[in-house]
Amino acid sequence: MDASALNDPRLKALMEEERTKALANEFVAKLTDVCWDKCITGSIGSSFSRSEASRFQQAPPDTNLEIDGRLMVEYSLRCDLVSLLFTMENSKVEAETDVQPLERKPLRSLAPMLPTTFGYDVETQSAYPMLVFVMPFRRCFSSERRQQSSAPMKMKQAPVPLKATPISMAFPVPQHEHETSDEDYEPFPNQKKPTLQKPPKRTRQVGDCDAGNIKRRSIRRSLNKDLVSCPSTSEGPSESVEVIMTMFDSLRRRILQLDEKEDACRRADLKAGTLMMQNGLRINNLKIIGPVPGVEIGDIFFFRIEMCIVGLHAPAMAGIDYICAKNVGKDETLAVSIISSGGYENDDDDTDVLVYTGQGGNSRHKEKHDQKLERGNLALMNSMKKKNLIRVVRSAQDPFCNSSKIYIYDGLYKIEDSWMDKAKNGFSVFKYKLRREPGQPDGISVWKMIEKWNRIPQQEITVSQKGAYLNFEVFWTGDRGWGLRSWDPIRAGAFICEYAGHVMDELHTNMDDKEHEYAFQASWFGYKVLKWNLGAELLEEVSGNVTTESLKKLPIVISAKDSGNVARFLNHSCSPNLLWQPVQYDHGDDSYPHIMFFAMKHIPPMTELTYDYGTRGTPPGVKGEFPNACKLKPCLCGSTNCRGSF
Ligand SMILES: C[S@@+](CC[C@H](N)C(=O)[O-])C[C@H]1O[C@@H](n2cnc3c(N)ncnc32)[C@H](O)[C@@H]1O
Repeated sequence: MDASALNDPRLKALMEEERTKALANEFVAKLTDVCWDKCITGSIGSSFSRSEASRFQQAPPDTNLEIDGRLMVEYSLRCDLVSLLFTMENSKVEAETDVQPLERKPLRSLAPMLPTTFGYDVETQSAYPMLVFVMPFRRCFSSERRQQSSAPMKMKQAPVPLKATPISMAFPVPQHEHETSDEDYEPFPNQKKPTLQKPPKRTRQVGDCDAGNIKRRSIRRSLNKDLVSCPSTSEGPSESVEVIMTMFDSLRRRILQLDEKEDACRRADLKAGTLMMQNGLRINNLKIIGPVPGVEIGDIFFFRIEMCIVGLHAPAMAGIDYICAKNVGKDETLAVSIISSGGYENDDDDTDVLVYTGQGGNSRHKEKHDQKLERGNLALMNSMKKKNLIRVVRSAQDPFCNSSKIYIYDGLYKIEDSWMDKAKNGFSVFKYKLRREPGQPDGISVWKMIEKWNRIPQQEITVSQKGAYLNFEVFWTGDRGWGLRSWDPIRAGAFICEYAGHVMDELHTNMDDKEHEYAFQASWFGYKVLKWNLGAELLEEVSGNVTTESLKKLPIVISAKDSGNVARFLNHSCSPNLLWQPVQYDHGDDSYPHIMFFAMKHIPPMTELTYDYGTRGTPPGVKGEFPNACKLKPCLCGSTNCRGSF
């Protein structure tokens, strides 16, 4: 480049602007790092504008900052330890046009500041975060990526939790291989299947793990039939889906824990699903054309068997679900749903159109051949002629595990064309072009957006036992102020975050309104939490459930008014997707548990994260006045079973 070009005022201005933005982003990332977990403020793609950036750049430490007079950040710097105290007015920071996304970094989360008598030093908490003995869901990287990472995974050895459910057991890295087509999907991997070629006998290698070579036992489990019942239709379709999915997940988690303990063979999802199917614990089991009651567009499933249980897609293996003519006394076989499992999918950006390949011919276990106009293929052809609606489930890569998929219900489609095509292996296959029925929400575009965002190279997240692994966003909800959501899909049971703040005694009665607004009160669990933990009892184990009586022993109040983490932005909902659990670690005093949030159900990306605040009055079953009961507030959660106040 010509050296004189460097003096060009336009280039200078541009460089200055870039420098300002970079500095601002670095500064905000630093604050975010320490104080807001992996929290990204604003809406997608937004960051801080140039004018905001220069204010950040110029502001000296120990000062108050205002962004457009609405967002106020108060901070102080002590050596390299940054502590942030912030208040946010409930108004929107509007996204501006000249924006640039914030850099993402692996971040720590904050813990509650417990009274120092319990040995917790508030001053040091940022520098040496204490360990939570609840293992969050681990990101699972391909071996290739693991090798690329120069830094070894550092996982500190943690003592066994005293009270906490060992959540780590709930999310092992899935054992099954990458699903390439529906017919390759193996719901029962232990079942012997004919193979074309016997794989060569593998000789033992140095470094082979002994555990991997042990043939695991298959343990038969049974359900306590007195305790289980299918949700009744009076509960409403969404409630029924929630109840049955909660039952599945509580069983799956419990079976997984038992299998780990007893070194039994895995696939707890299939074991839980099979147990439920055998006991008639499934809903919407009559095949219907059109929507399935209680299943919404955008709902996600981490296990295919879940779609059988809720009646969205009955076959555990096949990609096409259809009503067989001979079973219903009609003259035609008709399709009801398809699962597009990635390998078959069109790759363009038009989310309204799907090109789907028919079934058959490509099984791993049989000789390959041309597809035939029978079963699912015939059903799709008939549905096209009749212009019938077909439910479409699409799959996406699980961002936390390279070898797993997530299934997203994407609404109703119609087939508008079909033809024969040649597959890569040279055999003929059926192709169907489906188009989304107009007037429905699009369940998949948010995934496309997130997929692109996930392609941005990220630093591998050495997940500390306490660190946040989700990409949180604080966003403006409108009528309920700021709220919290995640850019990542969340699996039921996953650890979300801890409620950080100042721990107060229950007898601390001088809370002002602002303090109440950001106070977590462990007053009651709600019956949903009891159901969430029901797995042990369902499996004929001794009851170990929490009762409302034990709540009296939880006098904990955590105030996040002056300092806290992302949990302070969790709004209330009468139909929440999170629940909290008291988890004990570090000081051995039952009365001061840490409050951890877990996902109560699978949560699609960009869905607001909420929990049930309770009535904030006297919890059910507890007699007398509750010291910190505050005035009820009108609830704007908008759920169908909203109680009206919280
Ligand atoms: C812990 S804060 C949650 C974050 C808060 N929205 C904000 O902007 O900082 C609790 C406050 O949020 C508001 N809020 C939360 N859930 C609500 C709901 N379902 N309906 C109405 N307001 C709600 C109430 O003002 C409540 O006191």
